[in-house]
Amino acid sequence: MLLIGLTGGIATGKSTVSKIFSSPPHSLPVIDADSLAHTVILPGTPAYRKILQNFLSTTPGLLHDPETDPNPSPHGASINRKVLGRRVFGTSDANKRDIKILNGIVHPAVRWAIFRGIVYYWLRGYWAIVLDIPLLFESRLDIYCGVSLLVGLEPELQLERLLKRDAFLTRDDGEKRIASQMPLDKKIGFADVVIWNNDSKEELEREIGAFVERYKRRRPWIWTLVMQVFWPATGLVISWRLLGNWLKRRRLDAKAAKKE
Ligand SMILES: CC(C)(COP(=O)(O)OP(=O)(O)OC[C@H]1O[C@@H](n2cnc3c(N)ncnc32)[C@H](O)[C@@H]1O)[C@@H](O)C(=O)NCCC(=O)NCCS
Ligand SMILES: Nc1ncnc2c1ncn2[C@@H]1O[C@H](COP(=O)(O)OP(=O)(O)OP(=O)(O)O)[C@@H](O)[C@H]1O
Repeated sequence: MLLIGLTGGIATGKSTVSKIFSSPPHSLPVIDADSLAHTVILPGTPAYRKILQNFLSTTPGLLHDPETDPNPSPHGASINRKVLGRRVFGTSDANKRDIKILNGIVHPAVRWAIFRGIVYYWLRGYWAIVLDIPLLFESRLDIYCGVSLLVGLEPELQLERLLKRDAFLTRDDGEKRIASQMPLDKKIGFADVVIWNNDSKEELEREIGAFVERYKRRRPWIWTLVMQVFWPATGLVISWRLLGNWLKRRRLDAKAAKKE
C-alpha cells in the first residue's frame, strides 16, 4: 500500500487535490489532518482542556458564545478557531511561542488519529491512501510516506485565493498566516513530486490523473494482496522503506541547513 503525503502552503489547493483523489475514477481514501485537528480539540477532549489551560485567561473570545456555538456540547463551549488562529499565526516571538504550545497539544492527538485511519483503510485493501497534511515536512511525517506530493502556487496567487476563500481574513491576517509557514522553496527541496496549481482546476485534474497512473502502474494488485496477507514481508518492507526515507530526510536536512 502506498502512502501519498499531500502537502502545500495555506490555500495552495490541497483540499482541491484531495477532492480529485477521492472522486472517481481514482476513488482513493483521504485522511485530512486539518479536519482531525479540528475534531481533537472539541469540548471534552484532553486537547480542549489543555488549550483552555494555556490560552483561555489571555485570549478574549476564545470560546464561542453558547447561544451561537456551531458545535454545541454538554462538555462546554467550543473553541473559536478564528480567534485562536489570530493569536498563534504570525512572526512575532509571542506568536512563535504560542504556535509551538498549540502544536505540542494538538499534534500528538492528530498523529494517533492518522495512524488509526491508515490501519482502517489498509485492512480494506486500498492500493494507496492520501494523507493531506499541511505540516508534512515540519512534523517529519514525510518519513512514513511512499511519496511526498507538494502542491505549489505562485505567492501572489496564494494570497489572492486565500483572501477570496476566507473573506473574514484581512490582508494582514493572510500575510501573517503565509509568513508563519515553511517557505515554498524549502518545501520544494523536501518534496518527491511538485504539482503546480497556477492554472485551471481542469489542468490540475489532468496532472493528478497522470500522477495516479504513474504510481498505480508501479503497484500491481498482486503486490497489495501479498503485502496484506504475508505480514512478516510487510514488516520487512516497511522497515526497509522507513530506513531509506529517514536517511534521505537526513541528507535533505543537511542540504537545507547549508543553504540557510
Ligand atoms: C490555529 C487553528 C485553530 C486555526 O483554525 P482554522 O480553522 O482557522 O484553520 P485550519 O485549521 O483550517 O488551517 C488552515 C491552514 O492553516 C495552516 N496551518 C494550520 N495550523 C498550522 C500550524 N500549526 N503551523 C503553520 N500553518 C498552519 C495550514 O496550511 C492549514 O491548512 C488550527 O489551524 C490549529 O489548531 N492549528 C494547530 C494544529 C495544526 O498544526 N493543524 C494543521 C494540521 S496537523
Ligand atoms: N486551479 C485553481 N483555480 C482557481 N481556484 C482554485 C484552484 N485550485 C484551488 N482553487 C481555490 O483556491 C482556494 C484554496 O484552495 P483549497 O481550499 O483547496 O486550498 P488548501 O491548500 O486546502 O487550503 P488550506 O491550507 O487552508 O486548507 C479555494 O477557494 C479553491 O476553490
